[in-house]
Amino acid sequence: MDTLSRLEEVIAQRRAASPETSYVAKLHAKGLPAIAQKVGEEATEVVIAALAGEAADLTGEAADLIFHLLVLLGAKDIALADVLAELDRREGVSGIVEKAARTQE
Ligand SMILES: N=c1c2ncn([C@@H]3O[C@H](COP(=O)(O)OP(=O)(O)OP(=O)(O)O)[C@@H](O)[C@H]3O)c2ncn1[C@@H]1O[C@H](COP(=O)(O)O)[C@@H](O)[C@H]1O
Repeated sequence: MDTLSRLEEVIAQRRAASPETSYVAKLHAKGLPAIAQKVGEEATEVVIAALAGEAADLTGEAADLIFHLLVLLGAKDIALADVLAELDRREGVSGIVEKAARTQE
């Protein structure tokens, strides 16, 4: 199992934990708006790190963003597999467009 899938599973398990011992449970106890707001904050921190930080800052902020996005997806009952399938679908679409462009050359 890959890293993101493992993290998705851990997040799903930790939702039922005590908010006192689990950050995931603490976020869920605050509700969907707080989880969504957290994704927005982490995205802003990614932008700041990309424009004004070191590479290590961006790595850390990107990890925070991906983690919080997985928490948000879980809260909305959207599986990571669905997001990956959408990316695969787009790859397929862009492959078809590229192929069509090549045959017109
Ligand atoms: N990957 C992460 C992860 N990344 C970031 N964070 C937490 O996200 C928070 C973000 O930090 P911030 O400074 O932005 O926020 P904060 O001030 O600490 O908290 P709030 O403002 O949101 O209250 C920190 O508390 C980090 O510990 C994470 N917390 C948990 N995980 C994973 O989730 C698993 C389950 O965690 P628990 O639910 O705590 O058991 C862990 O085993 C990890 O694998």
